[in-house]
Amino acid sequence: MSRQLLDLAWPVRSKIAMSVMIGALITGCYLLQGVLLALILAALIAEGGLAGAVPWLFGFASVVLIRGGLAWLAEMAAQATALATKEELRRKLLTRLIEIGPGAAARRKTGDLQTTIVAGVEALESYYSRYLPAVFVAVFGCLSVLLGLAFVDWRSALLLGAFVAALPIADFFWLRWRMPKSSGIFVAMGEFGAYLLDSLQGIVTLKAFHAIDRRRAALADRAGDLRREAMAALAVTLMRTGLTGLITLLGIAVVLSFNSWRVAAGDLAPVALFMALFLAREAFRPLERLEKEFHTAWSASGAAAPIAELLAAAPLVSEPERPASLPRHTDISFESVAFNYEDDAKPALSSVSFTVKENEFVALVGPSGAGKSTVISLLLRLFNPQAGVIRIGGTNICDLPLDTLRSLISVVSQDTYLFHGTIADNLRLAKPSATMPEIQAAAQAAHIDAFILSLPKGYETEIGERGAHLSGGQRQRIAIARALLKDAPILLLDEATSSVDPRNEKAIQDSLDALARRRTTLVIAHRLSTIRKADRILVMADGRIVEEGPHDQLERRGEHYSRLMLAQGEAA
Ligand SMILES: Nc1ncnc2c1ncn2[C@@H]1O[C@H](COP(=O)(O)OP(=O)(O)OP(=O)(O)O)[C@@H](O)[C@H]1O
Repeated sequence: MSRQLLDLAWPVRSKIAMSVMIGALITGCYLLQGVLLALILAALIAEGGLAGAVPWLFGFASVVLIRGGLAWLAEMAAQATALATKEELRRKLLTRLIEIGPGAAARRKTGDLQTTIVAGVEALESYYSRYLPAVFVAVFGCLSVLLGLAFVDWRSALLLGAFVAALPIADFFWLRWRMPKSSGIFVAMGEFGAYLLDSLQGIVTLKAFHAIDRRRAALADRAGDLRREAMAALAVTLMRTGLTGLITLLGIAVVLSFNSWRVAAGDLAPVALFMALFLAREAFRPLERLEKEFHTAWSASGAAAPIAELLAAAPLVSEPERPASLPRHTDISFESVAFNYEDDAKPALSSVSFTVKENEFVALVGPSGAGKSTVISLLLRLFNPQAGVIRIGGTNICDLPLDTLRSLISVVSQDTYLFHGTIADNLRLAKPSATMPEIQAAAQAAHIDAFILSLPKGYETEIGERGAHLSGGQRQRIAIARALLKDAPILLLDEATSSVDPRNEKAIQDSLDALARRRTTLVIAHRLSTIRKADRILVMADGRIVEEGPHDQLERRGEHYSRLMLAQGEAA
């Protein structure tokens, strides 16, 4: 039993204790049944008729009824533990995922996270609701049956005890010798899940590149790995069931033969023979139940590590110990900021310094990989810079509570996420209290209102996962409306008009310009035509700011910016 698994059980300990208590009562019933059966048989043989056995028969029937009721209670208790475990673990895991933040979560594969939170938690659920109570009941049950038998005949108890003890010992060595690690199956399951999810999300790209067959073959390989891992475990488990059955039968047969011989020799009363026979059967029953739950424990041991690892994961950014108050203005300044995504990777930003004054409109341009998106990620504090300071209104953003920081900023990114739900729900994400006229005003400003109203259900139209039923341009205009609705004083636009059709581009550009006029705005634009009006343009290359100034000035200088313009002209 691993320490991790026990630690995770702590919140549901009272429910597990309840299951153990009910399990112990059930074992007590079986014990009593064994004794009563022996007494019934002894009475029948001694008196040759039913009369003497009647009280025992009534007793036996009552115990069977009580055991039935207890079995129902045990099932209810197991379900209650299972549900409580799932609820508690998933709540903890999701809270943790939110705490570690999007930066750290993005470093993990979505499919792996899904396997941990869905399949991993399912595996632990049965561990706590069934396996753990079964362990306690096995220990308690075996000991009490052996003790009970010792009162009747200590020799039988001793002999039986040897077989009962042999079972877990044999099991332990067999499993150590043969059993594959359960983490193997979880790794294979995670790989398969991640690959499947990746394939589903990228299905359009796969089709476009005729890569479906290659992907299918790779997916089949991963499914094969998963099947092999599962079969290896199943083979060992099935042989183990045979081993357990052999020891159980052998134990009962030896006790029975030994006692029959003693009865024949006149050393033992027949009633003691019957009791030894029935109690021998009962001594193994809790162990058999434990054996049935073995697979649960094995799966859980593989699931516990990734769950514990996720729960222990340190957030990449933390809340300030002494939070600063809301900055009075929204000047942004980067002071010698340096950042690496990975320790050994090439720096994404090296000594970047710039300022954006309140209500200024500044554009960030540069070739792909220059570090533009990283600037935005750092400003949103998805990561902390390794060196330098980022300030808003003179306050280090590390001193601002994360909610405060993010309430100051609206983002329209390249990768707009729209959730399952209605268009109105997606817009309200920015402002849950928004009224319908407010929502409509934002949609009008983003030039998406007319399109929404042309849909049969208007604002109540459902959009699919990742906005699957909308075009790229429509999605982006909804994202712009969402940002307008948030009405934050800082606006970050990452390629805000990249997928808008030319007919609407000018209109959106005008509304963004109007929006930006009242806000501190930082725009990443790949098409330089869209940022000619910017107050200033920062040109980035290789993680540094290499040029800075208004469009005309930079154009005249004939260096980095002009080269970018030239490249765009050539590309067009
Ligand atoms: N999540 C990440 N993990 C590791 N490296 C990353 C990550 N995101 C970006 N990088 C690296 O950091 C550098 C800067 O990337 P960034 O995305 O900021 O560039 P960019 O100028 O926004 O590029 P683009 O215009 O293509 O979006 C690149 O070398 C990139 O490979």
